[in-house]
Amino acid sequence: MLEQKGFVNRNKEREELWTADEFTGRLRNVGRSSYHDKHPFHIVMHQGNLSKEQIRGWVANRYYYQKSVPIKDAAILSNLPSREMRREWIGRILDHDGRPGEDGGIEAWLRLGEAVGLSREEVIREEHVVPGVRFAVDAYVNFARTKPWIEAVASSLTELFSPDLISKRIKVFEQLYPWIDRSGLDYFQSRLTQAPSDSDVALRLVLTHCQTPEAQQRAVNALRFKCDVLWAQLDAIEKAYP
Ligand SMILES: O=C(O)c1cc(C(=O)O)c2c(n1)C(=O)C(=O)c1cc(C(=O)O)[nH]c1-2
Repeated sequence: MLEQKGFVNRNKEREELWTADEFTGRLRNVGRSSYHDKHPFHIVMHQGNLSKEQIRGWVANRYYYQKSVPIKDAAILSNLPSREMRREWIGRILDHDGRPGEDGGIEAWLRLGEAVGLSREEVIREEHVVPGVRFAVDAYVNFARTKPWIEAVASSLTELFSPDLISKRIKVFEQLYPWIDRSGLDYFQSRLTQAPSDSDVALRLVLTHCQTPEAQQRAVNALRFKCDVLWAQLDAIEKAYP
């Protein structure tokens, strides 16, 4: 009887909207439980215990994520319903691909590759990219192409959590991996300003446009999905570089 009652409760549709604060709290909880800062590969990285091979493997594989992010954002852009929204979103593509006279994030990532001892060519040829990374990243791009735009926007909200991780990574690389040329860290520096402004825009859209309990839940689920994308990449990298 009790079990049955529990079952009924668990499956009861939520009737009330979360307030903006409650909703934001739910989204932040996803990061607290599932963001990739807690992945064992990052833990070992932060202890300074990754080998040169492992760092190189991570950089070469993460290139596939970096080059796919603007493609993902172009997919979202194509589904955004208003001119104002598209004007806000388009800068994300340029952050990665570069503006006239500016290199952009993908170029900065290639310089990180050089700083850890990889040639640009081997990174661009994707010769080290393992299947699990490819599948995870492709799933993210596919999600952005095929899901309602607001869910795709919600899936980008891992950027609420990335600045803490990236600022820690900058310190760790400087202090514990002195063999990495400092000039390679520019990419991470620029994310420290880009990510908070990206996530402000995305969070405002999600809070404004998810106006039913179901829509709010779908946004939380989209963010969980994205955490899985990031986690699965590190699982695959960890396995490839033991
Ligand atoms: O290094 C990281 O841990 C990390 C995490 C994330 C993230 O949380 O999604 C992004 C990035 N980096 C990043 O560099 C980046 O450009 C980026 C774009 C996005 C996105 O979903 O639109 N996430 C991230």
